[in-house]
Amino acid sequence: TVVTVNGSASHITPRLLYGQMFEAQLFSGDGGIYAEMLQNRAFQQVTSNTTTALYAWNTINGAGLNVIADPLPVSSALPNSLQLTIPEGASGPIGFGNEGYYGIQINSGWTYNASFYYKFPVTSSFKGAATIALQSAEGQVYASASVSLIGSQTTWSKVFVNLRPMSSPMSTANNFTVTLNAAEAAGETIDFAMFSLFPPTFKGRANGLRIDIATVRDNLGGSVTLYEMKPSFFRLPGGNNLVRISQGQTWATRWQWNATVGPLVDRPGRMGDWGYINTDGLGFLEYMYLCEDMEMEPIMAIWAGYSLDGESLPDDVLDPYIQQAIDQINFVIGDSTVNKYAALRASLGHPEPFPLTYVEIGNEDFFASESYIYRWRYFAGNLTAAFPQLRFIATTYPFNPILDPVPLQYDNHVYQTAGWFIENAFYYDSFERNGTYYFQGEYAAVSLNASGDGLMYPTIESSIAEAAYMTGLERNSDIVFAASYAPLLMNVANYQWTPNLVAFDASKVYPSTSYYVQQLFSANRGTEYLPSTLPTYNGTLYWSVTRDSSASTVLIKIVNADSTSSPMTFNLPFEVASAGFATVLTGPPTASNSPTTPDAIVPITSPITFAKSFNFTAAAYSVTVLTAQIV
Ligand SMILES: O=S(=O)(O)O[C@H]1C[C@H](O)[C@@H](O)[C@@H]1CO
Repeated sequence: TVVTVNGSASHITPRLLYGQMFEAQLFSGDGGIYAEMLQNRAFQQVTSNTTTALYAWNTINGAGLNVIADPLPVSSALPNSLQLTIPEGASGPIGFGNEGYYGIQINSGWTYNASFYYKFPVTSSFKGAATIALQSAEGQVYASASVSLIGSQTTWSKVFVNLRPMSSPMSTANNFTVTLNAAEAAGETIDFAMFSLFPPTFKGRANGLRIDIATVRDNLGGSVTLYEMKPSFFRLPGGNNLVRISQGQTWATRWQWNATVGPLVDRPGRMGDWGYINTDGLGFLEYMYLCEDMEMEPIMAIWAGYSLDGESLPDDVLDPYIQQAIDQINFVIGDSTVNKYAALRASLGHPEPFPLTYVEIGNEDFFASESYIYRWRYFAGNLTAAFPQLRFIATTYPFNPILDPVPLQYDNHVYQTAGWFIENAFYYDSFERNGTYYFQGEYAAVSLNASGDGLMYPTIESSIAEAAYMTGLERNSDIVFAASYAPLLMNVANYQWTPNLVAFDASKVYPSTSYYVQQLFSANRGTEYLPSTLPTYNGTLYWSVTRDSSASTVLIKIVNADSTSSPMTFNLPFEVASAGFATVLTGPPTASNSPTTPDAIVPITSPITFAKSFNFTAAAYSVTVLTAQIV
């Protein structure tokens, strides 16, 4: 195959071309990138006096343990407390433990910050020590500290301890425990609320992110942070978790930005639409800090009056929801000297606005196109008037139905077979250039054939198919302004969707082959697209050539979906230095990175020789990035 490259760029690479789609699903937030280690830490949204209310908690040495509806709750947002009753006649440590999110990593290099609130429901003469510990499921103690609990404390008192493990067990089958001396505390009843256990966080931010997920080790053992995938945007808060209202629930249980900001004790949490309770500890401001810390811009969605269980708000009751969206946007970009919600942002520590260009109106409203005709008109109409500098993204199919005002951006989602992505590498080539821009907000090869089962993890075959499609996104990035694989993160212990880009468990992270494809494309996107000989439609060999005009480099991405290697000749329009690099991701088509084969397939970089016209053989089943210095 001979590829002739044109020296004049057809278009610049859009600023936000590659990014990440995020929503609270698959325990990607709670139990994932949000660093809180204790599951069910505040008994949010559970029914008191039930055993299910105690999920993730366990009793130690026969203590009585019950979630109560506290007559004096720690806050109106957290009505439940954990009530501990110490029986008479017991001896030794007695109390309770939390098993974390399917495990707790104990690392002797870390200082853990633990805290909880306690009170005595009835005053008591008790004054004794509670031991806070990190211990194995078998009871081996790795770290402990003690606090004194005082029986006269009948109002809530918050206690903090630091925990420094003496060693690092391999296993994550560990517990966070609170115990008292059974003889000393016999007959006592003590209430607890709002527990928390934090490890060190990404960039040290309070209430922040799990470092080893925000930082994904690369194949050289270094640490390539997610943001060095160079993801330029972060889509939040969903996805279905924005719009779906779990069966039998009302509008009031939708995700609401204002219920997720402010002190953690004031956040009620909600039943997310992926079957588990969201603490909303990773709240709206935390999302903005995540973007800031990883140098990404939010592509932020607002709820637009539709719930996936099929209901749409009628057109005469939208005003309070439009106002809530206006307030949500002002929280991000408003002037804190004039706007109340921008002032709230300032009071929480961020007086400056966050960057924001794109706001998505709903999610996948092709499920409710009819009502979207008026919902879009009212939401986009009012929000455009309030924020003329922002760009609003519609979520129905492009131009179906016709919407007013005419959307300038649409969000396309596609979950398809690997074959579909190969066949559709030219998907956007035929789109009319009429001033409309496209966000490929969610895409992934989810199976290898239409009748086949879904993939658990991406495979080389599925990731290569995505790469072929992505060469088309680059060729058409004059109208494709952003693209993100979805979903981003998955806790291997509890997930509701596969495949996903990066899997993890309580102590390790497993970047998939598709993660490396995203990283290769995003970190080597260039600043302008150089047209070249077009690949064969529905063939097995695809490429994309870009130039980084600041670094003065040429970047050539090559995708070979064939089972045999493919010799190629590139004719460049300029001289290049002879010493360049090839980074190759390749392997057997069925190979995956997974917890059992964590680094089966990683990109390998090696030097190659370039010239104005040079030959390169694309390995079978490979994605390659060639980089050369233009001279
Ligand atoms: O069942 S789907 O509609 O395909 O769900 C998909 C689309 C939705 O935006 C996202 O939340 C989910 C996958 O992450």
